[in-house]
Amino acid sequence: HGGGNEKIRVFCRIRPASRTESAQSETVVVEKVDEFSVKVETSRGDREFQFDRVFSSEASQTDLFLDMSLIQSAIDGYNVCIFAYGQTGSGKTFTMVGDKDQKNPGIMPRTFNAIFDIITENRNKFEYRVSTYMLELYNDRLQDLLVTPTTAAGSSAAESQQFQAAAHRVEIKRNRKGVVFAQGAEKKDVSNARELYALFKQACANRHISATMNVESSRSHLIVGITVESRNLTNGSVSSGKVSLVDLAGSERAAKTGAKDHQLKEANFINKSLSALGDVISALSAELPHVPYRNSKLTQYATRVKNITNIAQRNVESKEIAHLKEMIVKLKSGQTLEDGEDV
Ligand SMILES: Nc1ncnc2c1ncn2[C@@H]1O[C@H](COP(=O)(O)OP(=O)(O)OP(=O)(O)O)[C@@H](O)[C@H]1O
Repeated sequence: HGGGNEKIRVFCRIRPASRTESAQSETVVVEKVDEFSVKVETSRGDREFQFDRVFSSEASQTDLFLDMSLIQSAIDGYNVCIFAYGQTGSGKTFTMVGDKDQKNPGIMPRTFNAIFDIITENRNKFEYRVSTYMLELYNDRLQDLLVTPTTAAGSSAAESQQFQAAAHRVEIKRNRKGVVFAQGAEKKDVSNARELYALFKQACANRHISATMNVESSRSHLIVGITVESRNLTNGSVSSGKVSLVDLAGSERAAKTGAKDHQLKEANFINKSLSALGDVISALSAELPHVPYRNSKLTQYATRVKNITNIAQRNVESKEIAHLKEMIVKLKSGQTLEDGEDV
């Protein structure tokens, strides 16, 4: 994001063992060493990884969000993106969205509240306009989640969905300032956190979910964009910032899922886009002159020209990104990951 010193921060969250895992007496192979490192038991011995911050399995959703002081930056006119990456079942949706009954809301609903809390605090000094769009990237196609598919009489659900997808074509474009935006996406103005959450619920109901491997598993990338425009009431200056919240699809390998046909196609698209994301991060870290962000819609969405320059200048190099890339390359080539390598 544009504010602060660091352009990319990587946090690691360890999720608690599930009831099934505990019942089967599976051992936990990952351990938080300190605030910045984790130790993973692998067949080749212990390996340590460094992060900008490590959260143990006891960390609450509140602990996690407190460390994300990024929302103020978006309101101050910066572009902020928070995304969760990890294998299926590693806790991405729990972290980004929260649990089903929202007893433990995640980063997305907390962000909705935080935006409007900050706005309320500053309403004597600024006038704000908040708008949102919500998309899913499924099999390399962008679907507008704020457009509810309705089944026309005499046509199958799939046919009418195709028809509507054509009518609401969303394309990734870049404006003159190098800011990426989703052209054609339905953008809705919202005036409070409740309205934003209601739209989010509607968007979630429109998502693709495949039931094979893991009922909870989301087979598509979910992208929530929130734009905050503000006008300073004293001097009239206007600024615009954006928060993008992304819940990526799981990075499991196709072989393990026992997936067939369309599920295999899904897995390939998911791995392809995640692998493109890995390539982009790796090119940024290595300061390569060419950053291949055009290789997938996901990375086209996630990258801004300005950020590329900033990041290259800062020579961001981190072990965990190299590791992420290594894992993605392995997944892509169909190799089996060793125990503990999924982190
Ligand atoms: N920190 C946590 N505390 C308690 N439960 C958690 C935590 N993280 C994950 N879980 C639980 O673990 C299960 C899997 O998590 P989740 O669905 O978030 O994984 P995911 O990475 O989004 O998977 P997928 O890629 O398949 O969508 C869920 O039942 C979730 O509620």
